[in-house]
Amino acid sequence: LIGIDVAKEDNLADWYTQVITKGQMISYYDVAGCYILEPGSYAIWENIKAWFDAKIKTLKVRNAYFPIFISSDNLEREKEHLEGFAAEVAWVTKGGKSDLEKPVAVRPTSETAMYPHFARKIQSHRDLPLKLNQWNNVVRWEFKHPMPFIRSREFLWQEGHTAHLTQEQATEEVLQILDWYADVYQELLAVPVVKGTKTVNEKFPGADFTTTIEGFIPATGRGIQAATSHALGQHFSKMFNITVEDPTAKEAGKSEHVHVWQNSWGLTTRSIGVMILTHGDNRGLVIPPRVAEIQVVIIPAGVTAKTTPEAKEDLYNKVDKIKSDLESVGVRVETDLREGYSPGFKFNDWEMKGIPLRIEFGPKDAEKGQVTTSRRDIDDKTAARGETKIDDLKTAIPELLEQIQKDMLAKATKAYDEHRVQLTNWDDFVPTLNGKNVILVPHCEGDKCEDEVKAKSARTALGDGVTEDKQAPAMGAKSLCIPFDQPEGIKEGETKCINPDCKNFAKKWVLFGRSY
Ligand SMILES: O=C1CCCN[C@@H]1CCCn1cnc2ccccc2c1=O
Repeated sequence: LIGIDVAKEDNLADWYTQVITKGQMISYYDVAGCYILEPGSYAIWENIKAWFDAKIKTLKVRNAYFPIFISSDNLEREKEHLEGFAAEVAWVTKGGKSDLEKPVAVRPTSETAMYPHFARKIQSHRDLPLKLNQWNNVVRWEFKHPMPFIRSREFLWQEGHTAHLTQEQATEEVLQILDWYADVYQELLAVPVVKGTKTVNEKFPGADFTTTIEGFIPATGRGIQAATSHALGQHFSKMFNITVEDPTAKEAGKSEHVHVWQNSWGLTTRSIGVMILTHGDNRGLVIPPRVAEIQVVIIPAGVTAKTTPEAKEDLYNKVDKIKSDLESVGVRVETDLREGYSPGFKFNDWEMKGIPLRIEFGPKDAEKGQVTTSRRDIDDKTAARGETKIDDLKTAIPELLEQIQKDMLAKATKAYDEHRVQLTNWDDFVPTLNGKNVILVPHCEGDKCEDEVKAKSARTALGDGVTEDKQAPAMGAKSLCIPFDQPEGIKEGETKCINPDCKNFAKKWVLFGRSY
């Protein structure tokens, strides 16, 4: 196992492949678009899952499990819902040698598996609210270039599906879930996100409105959808006829049936890929302490052929004591006592795996009653190092891990803020986009206008006078979201839409960017 031998800034694709394989997150598999999640990445998914599952349980969401197969009758219940997605549906057409009478779909998402059941389960308003979640896998037979964690034909996620008596209850939940999604990224993965609403073009056709958190990959300057929380309104309850007696109508002498108000919300293993792309460097993975399977690795130093067995024994005993001290305050620790490997080799090995903090401990440290620490998140080797008194370990190391977590989020937030550029002049749009930025502009919110912005910002024709290699073709800018956090400056009926060919006035600041 040698180190990473391609620089992130030189070739992101090759860098990413080396970082996730040599960091033992992913192994490749012989079905295109499918990958093995090694224990290193599955442990991160488990930490995300533990945190988010505890949160939704405070809302009394219960986990359930629905079949992976969906009948074509159910899947195709509503053409509008399926439009645009049909090409991604994987079908089972044979059992052994015999053809299936009616092919069944492999779930790409579970609305159409769950909602016929909801219709049976929900008869009275007393059955509301119904709140189910699944931690499962879904299959989408994508044809776009696959990328481990970011775009694969099978991925893990959670999908929450709830039904409420009133629109207010539903809306409150949609926003609470989105806040928790933002917390998963910012508090656990140290990845900044922008909260917002999807435009008409980008929202889920089966939803009243889609709320989203949008991430950013500085290395490519592209936005990335990080999670979504949909207010489905009554679309699906009308499609699947999920109604209840309206309890308030009784008093008014009317006994009317109301369609329930539904939400669906999802976060996927793409979150792990965003974390890797955000924090990884030219030595490999950098894992935020809050989700790291191993937070600290202790590596004995100064053991040479001249070290007497007693001295080695004494050193290893002290290392074990340091380990148990840290474990006693909840730190996840490993020791690397492997014989026959130099400390330098071990440092490189654990750096590739992105362990947030290394503790070196040799006879000199033992004499001084201290350990030497080395933070993984700081590139400069000298700045990364520190000393901690052995007596202070139980407080100093947890504090240091928290500091690393905070600093990782601050660094990534600075990069996102510097590359999220607010513009009002169209002439700056494409150059800024080509400068690896996402762009916040006044926009009319028209879907046709949005399509025009995308077309105008695609780089197909070679820019004038620029050599071919610099002007690789690039997709146009899509709208990423209408940020909840709206800057000042748009005057209703006065501020023009950014698109010079659009006659309409701007309604909101809309975030645009090339995206995954
Ligand atoms: O995002 C979420 C969050 C979790 C629950 N589902 C919603 C909406 C999924 C939208 N979607 C996305 N890809 C699809 C692919 C094939 C068929 C249907 C679909 C489809 O409905």
